[in-house]
Amino acid sequence: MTRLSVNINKIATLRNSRGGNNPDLIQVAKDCERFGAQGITVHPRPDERHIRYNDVFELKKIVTTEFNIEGNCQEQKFIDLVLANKPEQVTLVPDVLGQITSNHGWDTIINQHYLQDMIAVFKQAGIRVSIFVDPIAKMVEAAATTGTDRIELYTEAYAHHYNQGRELAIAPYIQAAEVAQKNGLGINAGHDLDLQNLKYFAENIQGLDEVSIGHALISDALYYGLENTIQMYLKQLAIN
Ligand SMILES: CC(=O)[C@@H](O)[C@H](O)COP(=O)(O)O
Ligand SMILES: NCC(=O)COP(=O)(O)O
Repeated sequence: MTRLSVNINKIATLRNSRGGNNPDLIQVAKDCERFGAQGITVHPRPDERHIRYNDVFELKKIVTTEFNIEGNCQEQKFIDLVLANKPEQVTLVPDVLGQITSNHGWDTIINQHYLQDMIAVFKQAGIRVSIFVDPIAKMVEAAATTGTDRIELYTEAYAHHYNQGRELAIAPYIQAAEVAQKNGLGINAGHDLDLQNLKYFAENIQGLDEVSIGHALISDALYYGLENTIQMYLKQLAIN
């Protein structure tokens, strides 16, 4: 069964826009779990545009499902934050400063030794590690040499091309997932997944452990309400 981890970055975006504590990020995280979310994901960025580093410490106290912290391990502050909070999972994303959002996976060939060292640090702390990768077979193959527990397939290209032809859009992801399974890697996925494209993705990717969804889910909640929206996303995943 594929788990749904709700990314609450955009709740923090709304909260920060007025400088107060409305919406209350901690209460929203509790409610997401009460509504059925099987994980909470956050992506603290160096400019703290949405999730603040202090939010992570407060969330750690209340998340009862799985806590997934995403971010760039090339920032020492991120490494320290993760080790201090020991989430169930850390997802390493190769962002560069100033990106509007995450837009590429690791080059696991060039960064093999760096990733081996970084992943060892988090695994030593008892934290499951996932690394963000593009759906490229050789990158997934090389990911297996880094010691990572899982990969997270970057699904923006799938989402972008879904409406032009979903069979073509998903093909590289099916191949990447097959390589991951062959190499004993767990499979996560995320970025731009939504109510229209999620079901097809989940029913075609064998061994999909988790999807982390934020932007579209929070946007949908403006129309359908948060509880109803989480239930709608869970229904899309109920196929396997
Ligand atoms: C890694 C990834 O694709 C997303 O999880 C990312 O966290 C989205 O970040 P923003 O919410 O800042 O766009
Ligand atoms: N890892 C993907 C994630 O957490 C949320 O991405 P998005 O749904 O906000 O695009």
